[in-house]
Amino acid sequence: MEGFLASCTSGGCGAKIGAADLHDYLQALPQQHEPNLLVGFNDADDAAVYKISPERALISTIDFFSPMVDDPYTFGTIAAANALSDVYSMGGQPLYALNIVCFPERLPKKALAEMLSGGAAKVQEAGIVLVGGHSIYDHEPKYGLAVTGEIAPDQLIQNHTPEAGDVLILTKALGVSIVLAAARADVGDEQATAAAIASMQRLNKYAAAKFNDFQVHACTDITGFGLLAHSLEMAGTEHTLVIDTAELPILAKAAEFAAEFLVTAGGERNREHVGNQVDLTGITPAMQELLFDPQTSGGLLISVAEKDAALLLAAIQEDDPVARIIGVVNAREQEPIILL
Ligand SMILES: Nc1ncnc2c1ncn2[C@@H]1O[C@H](COP(=O)(O)OP(=O)(O)OP(=O)(O)O)[C@@H](O)[C@H]1O
Ligand SMILES: [Mg+2]
Repeated sequence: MEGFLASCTSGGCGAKIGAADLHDYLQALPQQHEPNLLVGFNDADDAAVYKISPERALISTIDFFSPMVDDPYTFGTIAAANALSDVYSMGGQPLYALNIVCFPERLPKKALAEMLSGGAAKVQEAGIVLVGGHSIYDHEPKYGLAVTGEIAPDQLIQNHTPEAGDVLILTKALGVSIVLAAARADVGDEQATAAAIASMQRLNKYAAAKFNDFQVHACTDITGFGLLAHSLEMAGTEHTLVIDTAELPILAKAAEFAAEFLVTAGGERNREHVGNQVDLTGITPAMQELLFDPQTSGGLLISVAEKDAALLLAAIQEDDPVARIIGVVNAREQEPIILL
């Protein structure tokens, strides 16, 4: 059988159209005025939010991509975990999901069945139902979910609403694409690859479930644009994120591989997008690569009130011990992001 991964030119969140290009073509779409649309694509947030009653809003999000691993079942679990993540990052609860399937006619149907089983397992772990989908033949396999969730409008957590004085928590380790690039170049490390896969399969449900008792002001999931570009979105125009690079959770071997320039096209796109918005003086080239590395199904970046930070971190670490406090939020200084 032709390898699942070998049939793909690019996989995972690294294949996302760059943030700058996305912004340009979304600008060209007609402006909409719908009072019930609480979050639309103009907000560049993680999901759309549409109010259906004063107490209830639907969260709607869609994500799919090509494989970044060779095993179809594993790919299915990663694609589904990634698709569900945007609901958790908005503070919501998923309700149901639809499968999005593109599959080459030449590949064995067994691989398709395994991919869908992997996705179904994650949907089940999320505690929701799979209600349908759409399937087409395509040159490269692609898989994902369209997920509908819900939230009370006053509980909504956006990606660009941190408050000065907040503390930043990151719930998963960085370096997923770098570790997988090493594996693909046959210079990888088995344990490191397994840890990267386990991280991508991990639902952000468990970390988000801890938000309830604490003042979480902003949250986003770190995906294709990498930590820096997602942090820029969080900083917006009003805040500066101060990130201590020594505190970042990083996958084993990722820094080593980054130092050997096992970088990805997605990472380079992220570097171009961030450009001179962030001063990288004094940051080692390997750390820079980790900051730009596209994360497939990455962790949550959470901006929480300082008084709650230690307790929230401890609660998240009960299930996700890799989570770390990585910085603080200040009122806007000259730069949107300061790297220590
Ligand atoms: N083709 C498109 N048409 C309209 N809106 C789009 C399109 N592609 C992306 N968007 C919107 O742009 C915003 C940012 O999209 P993006 O996919 O980067 O966010 P995301 O879903 O949080 O990413 P990820 O799933 O990797 O976390 C979202 O509001 C999304 O709905
Ligand atoms: Mg997102």
